[in-house]
Amino acid sequence: MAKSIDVTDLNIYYSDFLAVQDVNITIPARAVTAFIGPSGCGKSTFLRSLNRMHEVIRGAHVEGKVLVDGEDLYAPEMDPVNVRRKIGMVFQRPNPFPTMSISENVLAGQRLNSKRMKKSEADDIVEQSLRSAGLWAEVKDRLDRPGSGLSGGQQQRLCIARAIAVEPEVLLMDEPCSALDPISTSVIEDLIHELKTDYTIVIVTHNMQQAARVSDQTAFFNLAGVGQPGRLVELGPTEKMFANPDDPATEAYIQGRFG
Ligand SMILES: Nc1ncnc2c1ncn2[C@@H]1O[C@H](COP(=O)(O)OP(=O)(O)OP(=O)(O)O)[C@@H](O)[C@H]1O
Repeated sequence: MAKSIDVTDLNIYYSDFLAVQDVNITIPARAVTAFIGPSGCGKSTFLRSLNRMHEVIRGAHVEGKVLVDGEDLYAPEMDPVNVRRKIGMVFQRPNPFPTMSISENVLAGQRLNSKRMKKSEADDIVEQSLRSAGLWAEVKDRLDRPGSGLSGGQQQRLCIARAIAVEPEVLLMDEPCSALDPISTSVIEDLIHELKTDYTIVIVTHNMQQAARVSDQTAFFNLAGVGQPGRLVELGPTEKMFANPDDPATEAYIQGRFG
């Protein structure tokens, strides 16, 4: 189910503004890859190019190749809606649909795909997804209550359950803990650790300790200068990136000397 991603010579634009330049990276399956770097260097932009969310913005486009297990995401015959189903995303702020119940939230992706299913099948998906997201025990007696009634950390796990209910191949997470308290953050980090046995996970984080704790490889992005596009400076095993990076800018950023 989990798939690897190969990015070649990727340039990412907002109209004619080149936001991210010349990214080459391989993201392995069943591992966590962290994107770190100072504000504005294009981490979120690059993340959104990995499931064709970027082009939702008017004028936004990419050049280059993104292959998922060898399949070109930007090939003309690719349906972007289908791409986004296979490559799920969890955002910074938990965003359950406020008028939907907990179980309806989990099933929202299936309903969007207008998939018809029996009640028993739907119940199984709800239970399985909530179990995988580590939320089942806390919500099993109130599945019909609104998702918005949960705590922030529970809402984020509900969003993770919603993302995995459609059995994606990749899970993209854009600062998934930045709105959460330390305990909820630690629960989500444990969950990321468990999910990587089944999924390819990419996480954008400003939290260096978090990158060090959850990821197997780390990619450091930076701007060459003001008004310049973001670039991938260095990619390596997380332990090496934190202990002994090759690039002085990586070391300076990790040590908190800028950004
Ligand atoms: N919708 C948009 N339209 C035009 N430019 C944008 C848009 N979103 C982002 N940008 C620009 O693209 C560049 C990269 O932004 P992006 O948000 O990807 O960086 P980031 O590294 O994720 O930053 P942060 O860590 O602050 O979230 C920045 O110069 C930003 O101003």
